[in-house]
Amino acid sequence: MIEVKNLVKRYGDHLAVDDLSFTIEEGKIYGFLGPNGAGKSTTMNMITGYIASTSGDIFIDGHNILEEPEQAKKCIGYLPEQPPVYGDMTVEEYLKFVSELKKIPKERRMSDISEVMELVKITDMSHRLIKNLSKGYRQRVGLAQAILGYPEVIILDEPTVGLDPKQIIEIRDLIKSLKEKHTVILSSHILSEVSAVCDYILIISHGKLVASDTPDNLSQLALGSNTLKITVKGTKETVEAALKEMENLEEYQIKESSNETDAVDVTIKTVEKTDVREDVFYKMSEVRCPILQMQMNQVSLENIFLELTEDSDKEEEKPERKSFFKKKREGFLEKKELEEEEILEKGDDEDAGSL
Ligand SMILES: Nc1ncnc2c1ncn2[C@@H]1O[C@H](COP(=O)(O)OP(=O)(O)OP(=O)(O)O)[C@@H](O)[C@H]1O
Repeated sequence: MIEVKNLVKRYGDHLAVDDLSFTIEEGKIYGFLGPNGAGKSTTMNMITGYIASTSGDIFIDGHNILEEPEQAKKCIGYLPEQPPVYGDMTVEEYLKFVSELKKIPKERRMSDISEVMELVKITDMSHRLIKNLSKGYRQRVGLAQAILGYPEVIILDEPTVGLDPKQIIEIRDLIKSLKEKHTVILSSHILSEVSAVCDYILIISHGKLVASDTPDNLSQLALGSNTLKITVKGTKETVEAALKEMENLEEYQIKESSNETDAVDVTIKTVEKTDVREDVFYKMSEVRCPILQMQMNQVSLENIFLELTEDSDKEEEKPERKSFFKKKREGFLEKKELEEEEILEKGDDEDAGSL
């Protein structure tokens, strides 16, 4: 549906978007996640044709946004960070104005407007001046103008910024309901927002794509660095012998317990994507060493996001402290490079074949 290839945007000396490539498939909700200044709005503005790229290509349903802007833009409804609404118009007047701009056939305009107002639940406000609406309702009007004409792709830049918790839930539900008929891309710097509504997450930092996967797979990534802490009644030797017989333990440390007598504190690092709590329970019971305490330190999606988007300067300062996720990120980028090389090679082979 959307293909972004090697997209670059420079503002003078500042590189805001740095060689971004990704594909958006039909009928899913994509979350564009990154801290402030990561380049989300700049990318969205390029996809929607608001600003030109420095280099790279964007294809919307096969149409290049710069070469065939009209056909490409027809497929997109856009809600920028600041909703483009006019305070002195009523909701209905404004939506009529937008429907004219979008060249919706005259005979369909009023029925489309009524439908969209119904969808975003602003029918009761249709004769109110936009300037007298609350921020939440104004956002709904912005959403209505993006949906009007039923474009295939709807792009929403920080759609819930500045809304209260109730309005946030309502707008999120609305976004989820759009998936039935549209492909949705939304940008946010709030991880919980993106993981609550999106099927796929693209994380960007300093204008670069640092990870892209389903929320579940990103959470699985977090599982990789789980550590389990247990306090067990028994001797170091017995516990160690029992742990040696177990699978899926990457490493463990055993020391005399600081809180309990005749007991040891054990820190276990597990193999990626495994949860060994039950196995540990049964093993310790087998060797008659009762577990007095067990605690799993699970790394959250939040941690992954923070690590992946952390200032890259700091990373260079302390290369020896390169974390699990940074290694994962490098793995992800290497894999992407390999895939790109394979595609290029395949292309070369096909070209050679056609000669
Ligand atoms: N018109 C502009 N001229 C110069 N620099 C710009 C311009 N627009 C954006 N930038 C810079 O480009 C970088 C990316 O900005 P962008 O607005 O795309 O980030 P963002 O991820 O959307 O952040 P936010 O969530 O704060 O809007 C930032 O460093 C910003 O200061």
